[in-house]
Amino acid sequence: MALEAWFMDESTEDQRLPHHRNPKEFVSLDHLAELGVLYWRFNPKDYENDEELRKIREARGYSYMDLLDLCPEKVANYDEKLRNFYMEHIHADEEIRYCLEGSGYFDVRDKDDQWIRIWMKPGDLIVLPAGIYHRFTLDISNYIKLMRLFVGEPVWTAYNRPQEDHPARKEYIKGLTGKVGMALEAH
Ligand SMILES: CSCCC(=O)C(=O)O
Ligand SMILES: [Fe+2]
Repeated sequence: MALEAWFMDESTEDQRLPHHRNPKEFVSLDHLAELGVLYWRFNPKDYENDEELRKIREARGYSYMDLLDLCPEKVANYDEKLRNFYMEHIHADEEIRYCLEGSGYFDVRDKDDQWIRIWMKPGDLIVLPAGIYHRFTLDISNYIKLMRLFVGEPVWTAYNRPQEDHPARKEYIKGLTGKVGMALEAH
């Protein structure tokens, strides 16, 4: 099964539910790539010795790595952290997450400001570009174990929306319009 992503409905029901539209509107990897979201699938059981993962880390300079086991016993201020993860925000750097166990939703805004929900399962690695509005929630399984990667010393600072004047946001928007321009020229 490939990565599943879809446009969300507008309902204010439990954030851990799938929130599909009716009828369902799935989103392709190509669409995600247009937003600058990258995706790989690896063997989550082999993360310590995975040659493919090593190559990506080397090529993209992901020198830093740690594991985040999202359960109340292992995470200080668990409830507050989850609340903050679900506040729409950006970072000055890429957000790189690799799901090793469990599952959860990364929501990203598309060009028209619609929410796209990305369902992360074991083996899925995504890169969210600097400056993209996003948020995270557990799903109804209530558990995920993630690898976090970073270029150099990690900075996890989240800047909550609105951030239209943040340099990373401006760069991101510039890159998006550049891509649209290229797509138009190709026709
Ligand atoms: C649980 S990792 C994803 C949450 C997030 O967006 C972040 O850490 O910045
Ligand atoms: Fe984030």
